Amino acid sequence: MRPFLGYERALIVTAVETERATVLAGLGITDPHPDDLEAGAPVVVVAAGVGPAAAAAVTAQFTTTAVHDGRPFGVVLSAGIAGGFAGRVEIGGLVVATESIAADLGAAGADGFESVDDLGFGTARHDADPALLRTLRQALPEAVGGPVLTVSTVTGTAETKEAVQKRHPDAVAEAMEGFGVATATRLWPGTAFGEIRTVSNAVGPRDRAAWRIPQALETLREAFATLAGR
Ligand SMILES: O=C(O)c1cccc(C(=O)CC[C@H]2O[C@@H](n3cnc4c(=O)[nH]cnc43)[C@H](O)[C@@H]2O)c1
Repeated sequence: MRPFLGYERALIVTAVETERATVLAGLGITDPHPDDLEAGAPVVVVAAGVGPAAAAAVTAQFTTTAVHDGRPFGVVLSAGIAGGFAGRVEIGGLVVATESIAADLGAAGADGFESVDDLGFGTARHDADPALLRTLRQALPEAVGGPVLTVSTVTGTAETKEAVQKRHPDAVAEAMEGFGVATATRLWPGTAFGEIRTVSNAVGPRDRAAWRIPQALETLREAFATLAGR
């Protein structure tokens, strides 16, 4: 395989195995091995589990192993399905994150929600690497660009959606892993981080019958096929 997006080595972190298999299919990798990481494969795709903690733990494990093996990743991507904010992105649409924001990392009280930035305890935001972002936007012109939220609890009512959108009016989508992947990637300065999402449902009141997971997975497969130049 040629360098992926111009990087000699890439790590792609999904939440679940279905997303991993979809990304691999898009990339045209038909025979991934369990030891791809140790073997120094140019592109490693891992299903880390759902949520920012699992995403951060596995990303830290993989990036650290790669550095210690002398074959660091040049780029780490968080990829998978997401909820889209209506009016910003369609169901089945593609999103490239300009930043990944931990939307529920902070403190809630009588005066409302304060992020860790407000509290002075660090940051709840990680920008996508600017050069990587340019490459992704150029390769995927159909993608909607904007902040992607990372939540530990899926936003499931009209009220919570309104509250989240009030705090993050520019957000285009929400998922559960991007900020965790970004946090771990930042352990290794010089490694580019980005997040790519495809929309399976609208953020808001829970309606499982309205999920379009196959459609979102097909968009994910197509996006990675394009990125691999296939
Ligand atoms: O039970 C529900 O109502 C519900 C609604 C949306 C998603 C879920 C999941 O358990 C999927 C979590 C999984 O997929 C990503 N994802 C997809 N849609 C969303 C969303 O609207 N908000 C947050 N995460 C979403 C997420 O990254 C996880 O990997 C359940």
